[in-house]
This record gives sequence, C-alpha cells and structure tokens, in this order.
Amino acid sequence: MNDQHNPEFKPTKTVPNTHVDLSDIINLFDLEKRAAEIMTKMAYEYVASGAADELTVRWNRESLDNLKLNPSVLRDVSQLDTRISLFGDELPYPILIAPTAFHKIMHPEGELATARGAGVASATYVISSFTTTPLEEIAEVATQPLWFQLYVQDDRSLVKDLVQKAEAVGCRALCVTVDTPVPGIRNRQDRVNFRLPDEVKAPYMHGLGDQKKLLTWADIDWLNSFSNIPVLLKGILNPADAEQAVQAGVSGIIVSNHSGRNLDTVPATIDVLPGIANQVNKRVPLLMDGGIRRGTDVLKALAQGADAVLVGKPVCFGLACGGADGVSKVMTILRTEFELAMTLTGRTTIASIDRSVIWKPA
Ligand SMILES: Cc1cc2nc3c(=O)[nH]c(=O)nc-3n(C[C@H](O)[C@H](O)[C@H](O)COP(=O)(O)O)c2cc1C
Ligand SMILES: CCCCC(=O)C(=O)O
Repeated sequence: MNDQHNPEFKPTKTVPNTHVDLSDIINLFDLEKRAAEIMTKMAYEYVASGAADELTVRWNRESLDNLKLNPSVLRDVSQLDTRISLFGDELPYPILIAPTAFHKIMHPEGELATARGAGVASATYVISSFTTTPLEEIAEVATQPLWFQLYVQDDRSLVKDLVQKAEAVGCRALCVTVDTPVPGIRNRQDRVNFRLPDEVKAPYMHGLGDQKKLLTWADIDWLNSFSNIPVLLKGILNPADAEQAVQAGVSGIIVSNHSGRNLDTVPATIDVLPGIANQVNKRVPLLMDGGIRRGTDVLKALAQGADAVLVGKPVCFGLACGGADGVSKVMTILRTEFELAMTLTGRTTIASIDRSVIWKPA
C-alpha cells in the first residue's frame, strides 16, 4: 500500500520545522510520514497531491509493485559499475532529481539546499522554471551538473531569454515540459487555497495557458532552432508522440505523467515505457519518472527500457525535513538500494539490466 494514501497522514503543524532528526529515516516512505508531520498544510498538500481522484498517482506505484524480479544467481557480483553517460556527462548512478517547483515553501533555503544536497549525493539536479531562487544563485552553489526544465509560457520572448540564461549559468540540458499546456484539476490544492506566500517569489513564472498561445510542435522546432544545449521533451506517454519527438530532432525523451498531477487516469509510466522504448529503439536517451521510491523500482525502469530515472516528491519531502541533508539522504538511500538490487539480481553493469530482469510466468 502506498503510504501516501494512508488516511492517518494529517499534516498538523502550521509552522515548518526545519531541524528534524533524520537518523531514523530508513526509507523514502518514512520521509513522507515525517514530512506530513512537519510541513505546513499548504506545502504538504501541494507536494503530496495528485490530480482529481489520484488514480494515476496510485497506479504509478501499483504497477511498479506488481512487476516481479527474476534474479540470476552465482554470478560474480563483487564489482558493480552503475555509471551512465548522458549528453557528454558521466553520472555515477542513473537517478536524477526531477524538476519540482517552489522549493522555498518546503524549506527556507529552497533550491540552494536542493543544489547542495545534490552535490553531496553526486546527483544531477533539474531546476524547475518555477524555481523560487534565481538561476545564478543556484549555479553558484552547485557542484554537480544542472539541467533546466522549461515551461513555455505565453510571452515567447521571455522564454527565449530564460533558455539563454539557463545556458549562460551552465545548465547542461533543457527539459521542455509538454504535458502541462494548462494545469490539471488539483482538488486538494484548491481545498487549501494553494498560493505562494507573499515572501516567496518565483522570478520566472509569468503565465501558462493563454488559449491563443498553447505549446505545439512548432514551438519545439523553434526551441531547437536556438537552443545550444540538448532539448528533451518531458511528459511523453505514447509511442506515436515519442516518434514525432525523435522526428522533430529532440535529444531525449522523458516518459512522465507528472506524478499523476495533471491528467488523472492516464496509465502508470512503467506500463507505457516498454512500448515507447521499442519505438525509440535507442535513437535518443529515454528517461522515466513517476512513483520511483525503491532501488528495485529503478532497476525495473531500466529493465523496461529507461536509461535513467528521476525522482520528484521524495526529494521535496527530504528537502522539507532536512534541507540539503534531507535531499542527499533521499538520493543516497535510493542509490544504495539500487546497488543492492543489482547485486541481488546478479546484474553488475547498467548494460546488463535488460528485460530478462523482469520475471515472466513460464
Ligand atoms: C511538488 C511538485 C512540483 C512539480 N513541479 C514541476 C515543475 O515545475 N515542472 C515539471 O516539469 N514537473 C514538475 N513536477 C513533476 C516532476 O518533475 C516529476 O515528473 C514527478 O514528480 C515524478 O514523479 P514522483 O514525484 O512520483 O517521483 C512536480 C512534481 C511535484 C511533486
Ligand atoms: C502549474 C504547474 C506548477 C508546477 C508543477 O509542475 C506542479 O505543481 O506539478
């Protein structure tokens, strides 16, 4: 059972407590429980909620849980190599920090803490367009690669300026989010009347969803025409769109349903991944996110065709509970669990993680 559906999770405090003892946080579900106790109700509801009836949120987890593993025994597992290469950078392990908005509502140090935590954990951090800290300041404290997530907002000249700023501060890739022409139905956010506190600003947030200026494939051509860094599309859920993305010349694809926050009842990402992987056939790197909470989930996603995964909510909860320490703890727990899953399934390299890792009935 996914802990986030536990009705006992009632955020009680109204003032964030940022001095939490993390020593008894053993897994990522522990962290969500702790976060529910200490975050403001508004921030907790913002992070934890999904769209409408949250069916997709649940399915992301259920579909991962329902895949069974098929270990191979008696292999030499004394040496593991978890490195991958993406767009010219070597990542020590295939887990990135997904872009999530508004970190200052989760922790007073906001995105600076996230970047520091990413640095400690040797993780690549994808900064959201709706960061509450200017890009230059994040870049100053970052010691690991940064990527930038782009919301194409109504004023296209500001969009171009933002892409150029992201490039100027050293972001290594641009993840264009394509699943949010307008925000989804977010009942839980509406119930708490979600809004940014006056003291928190999102300097690059101007406006999504003017019906006359919705994002289309023509915008992808336009972005590709001037971006000097690889362009990925984030939020692809079917092989036809993946094919069109490759034809449009994108450098990578992120299979994502936005953690079930936008269109409820779309399938779990792990379920659509194999079909998309078949279609893309390694022409561009394929990343995936949605419900990754265990090292075995990372292994399953790689087995089903992803080159790497991203994690969103757990990083927000880690940030809320412990700032940079909480963020690094999330990534380190997941990395350690993933290494153990590789060892126990007898797969010692990323290349050896293929569909044979998933158990199938005889
Ligand atoms: C609190 C929160 C804020 C998010 N903000 C953004 C965002 O600004 N841009 C974006 O492309 N995706 C955003 N996402 C989606 C994440 O990038 C990612 O797709 C998703 O969280 C991954 O699933 P997981 O949270 O189950 O790991 C957000 C997700 C959460 C939970
Ligand atoms: C309207 C989107 C706001 C940021 C976001 O992507 C999210 O909350 O999921």
